[in-house]
Amino acid sequence: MVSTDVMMDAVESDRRVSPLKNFLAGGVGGVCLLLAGHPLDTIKVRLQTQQCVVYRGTYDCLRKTVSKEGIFGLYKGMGVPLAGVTPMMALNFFGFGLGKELLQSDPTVPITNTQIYLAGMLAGVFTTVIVAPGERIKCLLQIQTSASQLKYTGPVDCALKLYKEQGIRSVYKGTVLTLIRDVPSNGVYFLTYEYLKKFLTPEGESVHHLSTSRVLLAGGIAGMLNWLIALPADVLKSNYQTATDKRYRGLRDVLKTLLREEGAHALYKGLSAVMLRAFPANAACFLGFEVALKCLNYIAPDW
Ligand SMILES: CC(=O)O[C@H](CC(=O)[O-])C[N+](C)(C)C
Repeated sequence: MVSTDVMMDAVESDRRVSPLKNFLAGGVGGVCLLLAGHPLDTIKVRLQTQQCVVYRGTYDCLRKTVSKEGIFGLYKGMGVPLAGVTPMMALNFFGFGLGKELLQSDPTVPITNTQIYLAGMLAGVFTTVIVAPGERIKCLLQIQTSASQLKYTGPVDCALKLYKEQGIRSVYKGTVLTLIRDVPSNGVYFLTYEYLKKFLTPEGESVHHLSTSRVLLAGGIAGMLNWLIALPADVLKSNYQTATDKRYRGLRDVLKTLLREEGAHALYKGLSAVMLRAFPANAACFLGFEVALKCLNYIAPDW
């Protein structure tokens, strides 16, 4: 079992983490997040965007996808996140670190929960530049269920077709909904993680020496709370980004149409798939981040 305690105490302190280390360790966290979470993300998007009842729930969608398309059906659309999630999470942890620096003028005074929340929100703004087009392409690829419906052969083909057909606006379709989804939830994400880390640290011990299982627990719960806040906007975003241009007259129309056609519970479509994915994916992400940070501190303590 990997332990986050394995590196020397000497490299641990409360001094600020350099932006470069946050960026690199965040990238490692992103890779871990993707490997642990993508199969359930595919199920989530399929459940959220089905126009008639094809899948009765998470397990039904998993079973049908694997029997029709094989295990790789669950990894459809992974090209974009693979290229996008590493810089996205790198930017996320970088933005969070930067936000903390900007808000906490005196590093010797403990950072407040409000400052942590605002720093997390700032990181959510940073990541939208990458997340909005990435999600547009990923969702379009994920809803292609059979070879006969294949409009796009892969992420690059999809990006090029969107750009050729309607320009950069089409590639960035859904940016406002991505901001609505990610800015407040990202604040909750980091606030929960930091709060739980402190809460789970035994008295008299340092938060930097938290056991692997506690880092996993804090990260997993942070991921679940993040999604509890983000899911309604995520449902609207996935529907908007995968719809033909004529289906909705604007963002408000996405909400009105969804409420009219499917009722309020549609805003929490795919909840069990989301929660099933959120815990392991984000537990893996934060553990990857913490281990990478310790390695970087060990290799280059003075950076
Ligand atoms: C909404 C979202 O994408 O959440 C990210 C983690 C995940 O489960 O994919 C985390 N966050 C955007 C908060 C960095």
